[in-house]
Amino acid sequence: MLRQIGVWEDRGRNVGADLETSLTLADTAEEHAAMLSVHVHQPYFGSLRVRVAGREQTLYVGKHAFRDLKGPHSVVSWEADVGSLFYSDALTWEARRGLTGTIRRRRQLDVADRTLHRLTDLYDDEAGGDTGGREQVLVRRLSEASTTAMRDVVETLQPEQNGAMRSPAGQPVVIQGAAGSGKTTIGFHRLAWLAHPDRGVHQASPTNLLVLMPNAVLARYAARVLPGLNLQGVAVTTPEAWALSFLGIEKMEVTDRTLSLLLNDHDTGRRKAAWRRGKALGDARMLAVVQRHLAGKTLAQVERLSLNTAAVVRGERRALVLDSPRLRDLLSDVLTRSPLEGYRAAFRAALEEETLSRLRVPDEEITLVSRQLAQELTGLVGKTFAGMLPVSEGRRLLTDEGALRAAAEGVLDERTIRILLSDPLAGISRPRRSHVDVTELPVVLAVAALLDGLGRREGRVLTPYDHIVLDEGQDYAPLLYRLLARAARPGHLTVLGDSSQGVAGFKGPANWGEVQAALGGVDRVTVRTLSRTYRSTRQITELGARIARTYNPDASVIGVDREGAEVERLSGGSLAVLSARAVGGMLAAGHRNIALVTRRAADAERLAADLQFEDVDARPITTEQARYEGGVVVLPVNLAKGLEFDGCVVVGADAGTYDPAVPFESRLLYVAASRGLHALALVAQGTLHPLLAGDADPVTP
Ligand SMILES: Nc1ncnc2c1ncn2[C@@H]1O[C@H](COP(=O)(O)OP(=O)(O)OP(=O)(O)O)[C@@H](O)[C@H]1O
Repeated sequence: MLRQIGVWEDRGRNVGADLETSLTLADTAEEHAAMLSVHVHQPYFGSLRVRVAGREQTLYVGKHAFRDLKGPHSVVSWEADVGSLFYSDALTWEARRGLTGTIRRRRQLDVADRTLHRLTDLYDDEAGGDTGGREQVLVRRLSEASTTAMRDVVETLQPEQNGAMRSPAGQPVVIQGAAGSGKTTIGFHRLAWLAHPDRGVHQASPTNLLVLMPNAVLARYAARVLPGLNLQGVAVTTPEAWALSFLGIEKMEVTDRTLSLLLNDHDTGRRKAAWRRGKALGDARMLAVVQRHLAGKTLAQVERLSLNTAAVVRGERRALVLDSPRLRDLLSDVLTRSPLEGYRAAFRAALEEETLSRLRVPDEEITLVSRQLAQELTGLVGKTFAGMLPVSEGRRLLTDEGALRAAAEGVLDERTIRILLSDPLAGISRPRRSHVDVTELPVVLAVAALLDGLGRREGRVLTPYDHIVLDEGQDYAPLLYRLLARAARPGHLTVLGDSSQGVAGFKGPANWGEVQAALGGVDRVTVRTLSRTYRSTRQITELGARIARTYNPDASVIGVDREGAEVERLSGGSLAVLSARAVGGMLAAGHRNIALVTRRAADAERLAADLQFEDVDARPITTEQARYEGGVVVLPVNLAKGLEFDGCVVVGADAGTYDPAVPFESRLLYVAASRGLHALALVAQGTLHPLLAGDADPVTP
């Protein structure tokens, strides 16, 4: 590798026919050198002894492929098809020309600073097969301290994760897994896999990838894994930020008034009504409702329009009239096709095609005549779609009973229509500045998608994303799924989620079946389940499973059996004093990144202030703008989602804070209690939550 880098860096060798070619050659060579030099310290992490057609050879697997043109050494990259053999449990594969290859040995090589430190056989034909080595390597890795960035797991990817990551490209996939099963990690690795040339027509370009995560703190934390996976320029953001930026309404405030009502209003009737309305707004059928609404409106507008124009063709002036029935036919055709580029662009194209054909324009004059007609056609399209802006049009549909009934007839049942027309949130205040609610955002986005298409906008050009990853998919509306499917290349959507962690049931799907239906049916969408969890010690995983079982009886969580400290339970005293004691214990045990997780942002602010009097310096993270930089932090559970820490202290771990009668609260408690890698403490002012009481002091719920 060093020799190759030397060759690339030698400007004298990279000489072309002229100066410009020489400079380009030298620059490209330098880029190659820079890319490879990162891997010199650890050129590979695994080896495979394989046998094909009676010949044995050893393949080295690394983070970057390398081929020595002058010698026998080569490294295959982990994302390559051959790389998969290192991770899977398969013992044979189909090699070239219909030959069958056999795996003789898989070996993990711990290489650092150009030195081989350890070698562990994972599988060895001669030693009886499976050696149990994969588990040892994994447990060693999991026992390491946490970092302030999501890490890649290229070296220790497990067989089932490898399978999920390599789900056929171009086919939507849902990866279901409990907290800590590596879903988010796998989602990012899947992007690296998609960017590899072995993916052929499905190969993705990193700058054409989009990852949507539930909050900005997590998005920044996770995005730090990208350089290590050799992915530059991937957009990682939240669905709300992405939608606002796409719609060009970044200045608008995003509210979640349904959540405010659910958290603060104890009236069961209103809670139910708010929940149902949230669900109805995100129903996948709303796409058809929006479609019909826009169709009705544009067809009515075109009724009053006609085109009366003329153009010079072959030196003579030719007149043309398109009356409103003809315009109506052209528009109807566009509306029926529902093209991905949007009604507006498609209608414009249809008008142009029609006029050019009616004027009998020869090919060589098309550009010239199009230019003559441009202004008039644009004007006509403008009038057809006059006054249709996504936010206002979406709201009009939802508030004008006549419009909604006309559009929803035959699509939605009467009950759903009534739910949509109700206003259970009337008592929840609205901000003074212009705003849009998360529950209405999918409908607004649907208007935009149908009118003007959805995807990655670069200047005035709209292209589909090469692939979209949606993290925490259990919290997003089926309608959003429909829209994301339109924003990416066909089938290029990966959904990561955990049905046990849904904290926004009023937005999310009831189950993955609903997502499959929204994306085209069970046959088109694979659901893969990751059965093991990796993040936490046995003690922490067991506690999490106990909480999850209360609202999801099918939740079975098998953790990697990694022994850790007992869960610490501290109750009956001041929260700050008890929390300080828990943090002190964790610091003394050598942990560095510790989170105190509270129920609400205000609790976090207060606790951080109180902890100062207990000699603890804990940084509050209470808004999405905050950055997580490690150390001791205090944060509310909604911002802790997806993050992980060496030690986690659940502050306010009692029934008063997380109401056991409300499944939503138990889900939040699960999220809070599943953030620690090595240590977990539960702190309550009074008695601990019934689900969290230790076995020694059982409390009857
Ligand atoms: N194969 C693996 N080897 C080593 N570590 C792994 C592996 N798989 C997962 N992990 C580790 O497990 C932890 C959890 O991973 P990740 O955050 O991706 O899980 P998740 O399923 O998205 O969790 P959550 O639902 O809580 O967001 C991380 O520390 C990750 O590095």
